[in-house]
Amino acid sequence: MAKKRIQFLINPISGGRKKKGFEQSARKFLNAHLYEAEFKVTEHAQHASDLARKAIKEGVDLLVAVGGDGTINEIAKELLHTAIPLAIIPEGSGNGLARYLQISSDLSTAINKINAGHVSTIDSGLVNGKAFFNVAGMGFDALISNRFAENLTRGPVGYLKIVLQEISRYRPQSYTLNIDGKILNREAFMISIANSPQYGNNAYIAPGATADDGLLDVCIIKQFPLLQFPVMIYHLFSRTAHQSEYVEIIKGKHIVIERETAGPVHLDGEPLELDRKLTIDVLPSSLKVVC
Ligand SMILES: Nc1ncnc2c1ncn2[C@@H]1O[C@H](COP(=O)(O)OP(=O)(O)OP(=O)(O)O)[C@@H](O)[C@H]1O
Repeated sequence: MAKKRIQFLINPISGGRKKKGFEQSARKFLNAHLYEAEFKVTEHAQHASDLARKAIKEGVDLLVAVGGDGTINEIAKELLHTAIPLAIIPEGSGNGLARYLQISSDLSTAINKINAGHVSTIDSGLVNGKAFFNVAGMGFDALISNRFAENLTRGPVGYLKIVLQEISRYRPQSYTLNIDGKILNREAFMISIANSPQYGNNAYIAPGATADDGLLDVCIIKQFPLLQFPVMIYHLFSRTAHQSEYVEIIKGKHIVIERETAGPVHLDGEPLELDRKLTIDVLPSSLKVVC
């Protein structure tokens, strides 16, 4: 049987680890009878997308994201609606999608999953035509992603530091949401759109979300008193966000959100600026993943 062509795309900054020696370690565990492997290191943001497009053109059979949700996003958006699966070696700060898919952060265990080669199909989402696979968001959520992207300290400590710096001065915004025809007007601290349940680090914003149900979970977080912040954190980590009086979660397929102004949004933790009006759609069964 011909060997499958597998390419590892390694993000050298994700999770704050350089990953020197990654190729050597991965080759130790990868089944060389099954796979002919190539390893590429990304040199800048969006480079993983460029490399993925090139590999697809050259007939790769499997692409591996070695990084976090941002790296996965860059590669997976190129794989949408193709028959080529994405595999993940969780090397990010939060690893939200990998955790949901139960991909171990132990390298030999994660590579053994690739050797086993079991493929599932998951949904993805589009915000104004741009893909996300884990969680997208606006409001406080997007502001924090913006600040986190500029930050040198990756990981939960760096994240928490920024949250604490910004939370007391943030003011909620007005939103009009149309979720599959149901209109809601809300003042919100933030709105997250979840394809899978957690941001990463086991912080569950949408405990009931599943990435293969053809639905997105719209999570509206209302302004809460600052004293309630520890309780909100408790809800996130105990998978009980839906039980908070400040959280409303509604499932939908086609969502239109009108904000006060154009501004920041994040897709899988990666910040960008989008229009005031956001049109969000689910793309059911659009990505194949090894898990
Ligand atoms: N060589 C590089 N130099 C600088 N940035 C890079 C490079 N290669 C990739 N990137 C960028 O690194 C960013 C962070 O990647 P990623 O999201 O995978 O890691 P993370 O934020 O640590 O993890 P997670 O998203 O799981 O919390 C992405 O925006 C990606 O575009």
